[in-house]
Amino acid sequence: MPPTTLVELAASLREALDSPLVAESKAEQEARLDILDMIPVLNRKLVGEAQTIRDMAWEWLNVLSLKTVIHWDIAKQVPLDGKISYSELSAKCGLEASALRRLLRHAMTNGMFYEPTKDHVAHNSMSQILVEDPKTAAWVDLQTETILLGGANQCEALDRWPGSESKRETGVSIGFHHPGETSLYEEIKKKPEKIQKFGLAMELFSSGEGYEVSSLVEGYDWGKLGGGTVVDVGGANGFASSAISDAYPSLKLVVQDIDVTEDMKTEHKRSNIEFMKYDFFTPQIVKDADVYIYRWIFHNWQDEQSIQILRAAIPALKPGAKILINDGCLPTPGTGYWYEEKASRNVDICMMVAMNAKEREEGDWEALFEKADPRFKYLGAKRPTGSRMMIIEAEWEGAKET
Ligand SMILES: C[S@@+](CC[C@H](N)C(=O)[O-])C[C@H]1O[C@@H](n2cnc3c(N)ncnc32)[C@H](O)[C@@H]1O
Repeated sequence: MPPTTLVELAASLREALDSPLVAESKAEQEARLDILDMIPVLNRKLVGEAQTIRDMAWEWLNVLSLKTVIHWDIAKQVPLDGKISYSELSAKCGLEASALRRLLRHAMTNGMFYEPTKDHVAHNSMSQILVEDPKTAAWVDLQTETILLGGANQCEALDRWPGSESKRETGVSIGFHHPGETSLYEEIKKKPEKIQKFGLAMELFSSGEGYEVSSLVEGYDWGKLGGGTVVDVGGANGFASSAISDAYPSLKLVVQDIDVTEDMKTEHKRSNIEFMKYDFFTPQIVKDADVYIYRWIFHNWQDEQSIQILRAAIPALKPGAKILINDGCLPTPGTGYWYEEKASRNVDICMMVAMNAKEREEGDWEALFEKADPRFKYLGAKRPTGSRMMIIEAEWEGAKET
C-alpha cells in the first residue's frame, strides 16, 4: 500500500533515504528526474506557498555561507582525517572566530561540514569535495566571488541599459565599480589565478550532467565523413575534438581558439589534431573542411555578434559543408522535467548577468542562420537523450567563394 498519511510518508521516505538511490537504467534515470520534480512541490505543500516565497527570498543566505567557505579557503584548513576547533581554524584562515562559527553552522544546515564535538568542525563527504575536486571549488569561486557581484547589480544594469547587447553594460561591470566599462573576461584576465579557476570551472560546466561531450560524439554521424576534416571553432583545449578523434581516429581535426597556449596543446594532444590561433570574428582560415563545430560558442554572444561569427565562416565553405552548433536550448516553459528546465534557465540568466548573452530556443537557431545568410540551409536540431544541449545543423548551399 502506498503511504497516504504524513506519518506513513515520512516513514517510507526515511527508509528510502537509507538506500543509495543510484540511477543506472533508463527507467531509474527517469524515476530520478521524476522524484527531483516532486521535491519542490512536496516542499510547497509542506511549508505552504506564502512561507515558500519567504524562504526563496532568503536563498542568498545559502550562497553567503558557501561563499564564506571559498573566500577564506576554509575547506583546505580543516583536516581530512580529524577535527579542528573554531579558534584554531580562525587563526589559520583569518576569519574572526565568532563569525566563522556562525557562518559554518549555517553551511552545516546545507549538509556541508559537521560538529563531531562541541565547537569543533570536521569534514563530511560534501565539504570534502571542495578539497578534492578543484573544478567544483573553482565553480563556486567563479559564481560566488565574481558573477554574484553582477547578480546583486543586475536590476540596476537593466534600468541603466535596457536591451543592451554590450558585454560591458552588465551587472558585473557595476559590481566591479566600472559601470559600462569592463566585461567579465576583462576582470578575470586581471588576475592569473582567476583565469586558471575560470578554465577549471568551464571544464566542469562543459562536462557536467546533461553537458557531457559524449552526446556530441554519439549524437552525430561522424563515421560518414571518413577521413574528412572537422574544425572545432573556439575549441579551447580540444577536449571535444579529442573525444571525437578517439571514436573516429581517421578524421582530421583542427582546434581553433583565440588563446592557444602550450598547456592547452598538450592536454588533449593527438596525431590527427592540429591546434591553431584564430579569431572567429575574422574570415575562417581553414578552407574546405567538411564540418565546422561551434560548441558552447553562441550562448556567449547576442544575435548581432553571432551572425558575424557565422558570416566569418562563409569564405571558407565549400558547397555541402556543414555548420554544427552544439549549444544549450531552452525548452518551452513547463514541458520537460522541472530539474532540467531549471538548469537551462539558470544558465540563461547567468549568461545575461555575466555578459548580456543568452540561451536560445529551438526556433531561434533557424532564424539565426536565415539572418546570417539565406544560403545556409537549416537541417534541424535534435537533443540527444539525456543531454541539455542540442545539436543544430545547417548546410552551405552557396557556391564556393574565391
Ligand atoms: C564557452 S567556451 C567553449 C569552449 C569549448 N568549445 C567547449 O565546448 O567547452 C568559449 C571559447 O571561445 C573562445 N573564444 C572567445 N572569443 C573568441 C574569438 N574571438 N575567437 C576564437 N575563440 C574565441 C574562448 O577562448 C573559449 O575557449
